[in-house]
Amino acid sequence: MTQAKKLVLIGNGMAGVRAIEHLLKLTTDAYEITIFGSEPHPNYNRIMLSSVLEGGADINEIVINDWDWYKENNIELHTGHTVSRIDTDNKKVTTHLGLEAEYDTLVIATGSNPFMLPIPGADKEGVIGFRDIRDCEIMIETAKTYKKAAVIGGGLLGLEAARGLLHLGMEVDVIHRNAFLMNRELDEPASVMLKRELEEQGMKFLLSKQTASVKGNKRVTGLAFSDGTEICADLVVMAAGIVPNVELAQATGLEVNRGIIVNDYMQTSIPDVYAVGECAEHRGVAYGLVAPLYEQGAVLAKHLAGVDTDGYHGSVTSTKLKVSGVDVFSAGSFRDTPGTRSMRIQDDFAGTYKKIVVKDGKLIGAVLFGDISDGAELFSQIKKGESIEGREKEILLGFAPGGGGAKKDPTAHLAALADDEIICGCNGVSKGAIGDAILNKGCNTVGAIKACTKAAASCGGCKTDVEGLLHLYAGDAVGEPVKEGICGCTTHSRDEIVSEIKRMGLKTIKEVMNVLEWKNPEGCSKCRPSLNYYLGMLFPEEYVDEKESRITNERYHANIQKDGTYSVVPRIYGGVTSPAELKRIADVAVKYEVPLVKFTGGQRLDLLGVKKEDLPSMWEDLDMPSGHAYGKTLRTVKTCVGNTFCRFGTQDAMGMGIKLEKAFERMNAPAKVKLAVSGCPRNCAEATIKDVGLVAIDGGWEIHIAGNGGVHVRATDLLTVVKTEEEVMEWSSAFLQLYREEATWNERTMHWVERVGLDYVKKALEDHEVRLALKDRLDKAISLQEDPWKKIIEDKELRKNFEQITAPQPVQS
Ligand SMILES: Cc1cc2nc3c(=O)[nH]c(=O)nc-3n(C[C@H](O)[C@H](O)[C@H](O)COP(=O)(O)OP(=O)(O)OC[C@H]3O[C@@H](n4cnc5c(N)ncnc54)[C@H](O)[C@@H]3O)c2cc1C
Ligand SMILES: NC(=O)c1ccc[n+]([C@@H]2O[C@H](COP(=O)([O-])OP(=O)(O)OC[C@H]3O[C@@H](n4cnc5c(N)ncnc54)[C@H](O)[C@@H]3O)[C@@H](O)[C@H]2O)c1
Ligand code: SF4
Ligand code: FES
Repeated sequence: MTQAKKLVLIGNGMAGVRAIEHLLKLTTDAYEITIFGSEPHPNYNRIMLSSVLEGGADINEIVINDWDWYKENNIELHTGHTVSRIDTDNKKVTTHLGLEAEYDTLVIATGSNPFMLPIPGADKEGVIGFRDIRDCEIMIETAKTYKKAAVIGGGLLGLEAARGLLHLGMEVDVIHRNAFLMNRELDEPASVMLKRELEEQGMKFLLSKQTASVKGNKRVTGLAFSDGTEICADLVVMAAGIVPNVELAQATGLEVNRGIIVNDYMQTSIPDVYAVGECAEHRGVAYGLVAPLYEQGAVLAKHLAGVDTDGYHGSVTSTKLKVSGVDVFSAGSFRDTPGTRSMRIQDDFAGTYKKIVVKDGKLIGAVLFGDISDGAELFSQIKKGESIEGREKEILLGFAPGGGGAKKDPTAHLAALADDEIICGCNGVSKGAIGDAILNKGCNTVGAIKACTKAAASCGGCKTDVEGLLHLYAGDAVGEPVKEGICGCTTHSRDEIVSEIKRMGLKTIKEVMNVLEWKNPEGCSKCRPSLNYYLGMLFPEEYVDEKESRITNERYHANIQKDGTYSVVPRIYGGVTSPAELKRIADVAVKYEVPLVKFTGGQRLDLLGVKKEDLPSMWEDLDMPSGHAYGKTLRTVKTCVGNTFCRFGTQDAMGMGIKLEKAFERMNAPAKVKLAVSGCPRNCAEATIKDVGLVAIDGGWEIHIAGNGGVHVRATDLLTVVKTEEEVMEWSSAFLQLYREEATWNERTMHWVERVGLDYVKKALEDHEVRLALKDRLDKAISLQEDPWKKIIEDKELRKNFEQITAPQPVQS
């Protein structure tokens, strides 16, 4: 038996560890592997940092290989160790903490560093890059106390950082040197459309601006530009490009240009030393996207395992901006240069744009905005490099949204792809591999395909195509329903989980996770609160709410604000109060030195800036029920004065609103629920943008449902028209209980109704007996709920604990 060779990997990041994963698939005993990583974390998905910032993922969810993976594969991992010296004569590496390791084979995968502009003041506190978990944490922390952020660089990274900071509640200026955003990936029309879209999301842009210096004393207070103008900023994120991390290689004497120079087998200029990832330069190119780096990793693994390989020949790349609500795709060479011809369609009404670029009869580049569903096919065509002569128009129009030959079957283009076509660029997963997972390995959800092949597990850009393949293979051939796991911890859908809980009578979160074989036994911030909700909804009498599985605001029964203080909103039924109640609120505000008292959009009084330790005493002094302004519960019932005072009013809007609010207060729901009651069709209470909105008419009430006044405004659908207040209570209760029982956790009524269809809801509620049964179940569930403020005031232990808690561990809502 030959002895295993010692392989040392420097850099515990995406490219290096991916190469090791490949290697382990080819051979498990050829190497003894040691990995050094500067960061204190196991291997994680850097791409997903943008989603973490935008609130779409939790830090724990982005780990690719957890601590156990290293153990299971006999890999010695040293996190928090930066290799500071490579001795190629004695084949040994040394870390900054003095740890040494010998190697037979060395792989350098040190990635890149953010390019920090070398301008005066760039070293001030509050000036950061956006590269790792630490940067992400700093942004999240900063947003709690500071308001204004500036992002330098309007490329992919800058825009994703800016979107994340907006999500964290900061005002964001993006400073871009060029006149057009994403100038490296987009042409001018697409860039203009992108800017318009992002401005609507709240981003501000300063284009064609050169930053001259960072202002402030110890901490940044602003930026000064070369044209003499200035802006204020409490946080500056530099996203002006990256620089391959080659210092160590340079000091070792390796041949280095922009990156560490490697050949087609990722070999550097010194024997037995390899480089892979962003730190490597192959044929003059140092890549900054994972797809090519994973291709490099696969070649390196084969070479190290002694498996035949053609080597790495370079990559054509494609990119997709990961900003929710904005679809942008770009691939290949999209600029008009001598020798190229291009075609484009722009539809300003639909907000879509498509450009294709052709050279020597071949498709060499494409840009898509607004509808990127053709991205995979265009990219595949670019990579194939076949002639498209005579088919240019077909390619431009054939898949264009609403274009001449509009796509008829969304899976047709996938069916036409060869098996070795790559569907998931990030993870190098081919159509054939996904087909195999669906047809031969029983994967019938996107979640299962993700777990089995890694397709769609990184940027998510290929998810539509993965879903398409699922329809293509499973939809027709196997006939399995297309469902997705509720989070990365499970492949079970919401409906499967709920029906298994019912069928097997599972009574705790732990039980559900064990029985349904959760991959992560602790669960995550998505599944824990949702299981807590489902169990509470199904077994209102027996289930004991798991406080630790609730989102932060629900654990503290107050809304945590960006500066770490809380807001207190007492319940004011129907928005109708009295001088005595107002006086009490005012006295409490004075006693606890509340810095701001504000009327909310739902006609409530919000006491803002309250210290956590003051909360229980304030609630006690207020002696009013919680307004539940923080939870996935009934929030408010907004009312107009109705016929009590208004000459147009036909019904008692205030009385009806108060009745509804008293009936539904403390109602837990999949998401927050807002109601409104207007006394006549003039609709002063804006009832038609609420989850349930009542509009009085002559002799009765219109009951409207599934409206929303938030980011995505949606007018309600008319559910029914009734005559009496009793009927209003019956229909509203039945609708809300149906929603409670059938919606997915975190799904607002508008999304639920859009998903299941208005006709379904109407049909489900048409029977009087069914409505009464639903109403009974809702009344029962609500009757078991106590007022949370009262409970804490009355329970000494709870109160003590509450006051002792120092640092909440937030679970994202
Ligand atoms: C926020 C963000 C979003 C992104 N989104 C996308 C996207 O959507 N699509 C896409 O294709 N790409 C995206 N990228 C780029 C992608 O993440 C990188 O291309 C990829 O991570 C590079 O992998 P790597 O292994 O070369 O480097 P890294 O993942 O950076 O890994 C290098 C590791 O080596 C460690 N290290 C460095 N020097 C040493 C040393 N001397 N000793 C020990 N350890 C060391 C570093 O700390 C780091 O952990 C994104 C990048 C960021 C920052
Ligand atoms: N969705 C994705 O695929 C994605 C997301 C994030 C990051 N990334 C990758 O991460 C890497 C880093 O991203 P990036 O956006 O920083 O790099 P980049 O080089 O793609 O873009 C940097 C941008 O900053 C601008 N810029 C440069 N100097 C400037 C200055 N002084 N003032 C203002 N603007 C300036 C440039 O014009 C350029 O458009 C890239 O390789 C990128 O591809 C990819
Ligand atoms: S909705 Fe009608 S009843 Fe209510 S305040 Fe407006 S006009 Fe008056
Ligand atoms: S292309 Fe990024 S996850 Fe598939």
